[in-house]
Amino acid sequence: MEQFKQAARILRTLRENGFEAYFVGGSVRDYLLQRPIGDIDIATAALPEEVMRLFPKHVPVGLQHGTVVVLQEGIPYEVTTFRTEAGYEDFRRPSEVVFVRSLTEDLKRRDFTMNAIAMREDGTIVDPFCGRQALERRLIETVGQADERFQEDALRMMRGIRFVSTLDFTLCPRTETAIRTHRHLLQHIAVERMAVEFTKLLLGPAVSQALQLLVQTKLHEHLPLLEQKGEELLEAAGHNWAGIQTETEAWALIIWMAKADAEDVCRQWKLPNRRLKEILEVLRVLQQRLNQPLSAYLLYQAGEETAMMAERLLAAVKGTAPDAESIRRLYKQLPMHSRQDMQVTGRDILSWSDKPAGPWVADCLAAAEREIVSGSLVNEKERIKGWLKQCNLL
Ligand SMILES: Nc1ccn([C@@H]2O[C@H](COP(=O)(O)OP(=O)(O)OP(=O)(O)O)[C@@H](O)[C@H]2O)c(=O)n1
Ligand SMILES: [Mg+2]
Repeated sequence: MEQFKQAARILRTLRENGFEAYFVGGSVRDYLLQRPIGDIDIATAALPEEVMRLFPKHVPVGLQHGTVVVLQEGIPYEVTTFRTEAGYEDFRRPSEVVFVRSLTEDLKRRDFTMNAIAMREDGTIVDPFCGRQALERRLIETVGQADERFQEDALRMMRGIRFVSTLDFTLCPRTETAIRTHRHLLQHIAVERMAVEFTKLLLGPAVSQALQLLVQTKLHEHLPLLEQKGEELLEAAGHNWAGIQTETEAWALIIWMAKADAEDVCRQWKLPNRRLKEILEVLRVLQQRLNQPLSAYLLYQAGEETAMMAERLLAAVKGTAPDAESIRRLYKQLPMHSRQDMQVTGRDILSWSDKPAGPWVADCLAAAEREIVSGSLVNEKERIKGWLKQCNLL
């Protein structure tokens, strides 16, 4: 409630100036579920110009949609004028919004009843679509006709299944049927928006149910590179995802299970390059770990964090318990953690030999590095020199 108290000042200012204003959306839902709340969204009868006039510290981020970001003590709040959406085009978010002065009109065009609850600053609730009842029953049901809601914004179908995963709720049968019927509309949705929902889905506590639902509703037929992976997704649903912690692990696991190409997946889903790099790295370590125990050298190369991620993936794939503690211990005990820790440089090696500079220097460094990390060579200048000589590498 502490977060709402801060934001309540915005509601009060609006109300004192004659405009209705409420907390709405995910923060109210999560508050009622006693879950940690994310961003606080505010809906008001005030028009964007009126909001901007009342709050000098603002950012006009989405004026065409009626949204003004109001900054208060450095925290941004999205303040959106009550609106209903007219002129839907291409089953995406509307190109045109119509501002209305009634809260109910606004709530009526929201996706699910649990997301269509409004709260005043004193904690009283306005809930014309019985969202609280849905929360009690742990049910995801659309506001009004599911067909209309999904035609307005087809991403809502993904959101529905994402909430199954993150909240461990059930889709009400009408909503599930409507997803099956309208699944093809997903093709109109920008892949970036789908990726946001899919990532949240993969990281939710009920990811197995959600993956099964994706296949049952055939919504997976419209997910890039997973269109024909129903069997694999169902198999993935059978694994234990409980240990999976990061976005990289989640994507790596689904790519692994779908026997898909990581680069293709990241390109088609427009995931950032940084993510692809991490996925490739963690899959490489996983591949090795499937056949061999974690060696000091593999741990050194991978780094602690990647090795940890691979360990959790291995646990999910094999159904074993991840052993974070021994990895942490092994990592601490490594004789060195990076090239910088090595007691010789390329310059040293050159000075010990008559040979001209060339790729052989890097080979020497790499060979000594592997030997040190594996514990068979002490990381001291003279020892390293002796070892290189002994191996005829100088
Ligand atoms: N396609 C969408 C997206 C959002 N909303 C409405 O806008 C609110 C805020 O949207 P958003 O922040 O994207 O989702 P949340 O429901 O808040 O979920 P999260 O907790 O993940 O932010 C939702 O609760 C819902 O009322 C909607 O009706 N249709
Ligand atoms: Mg939100």
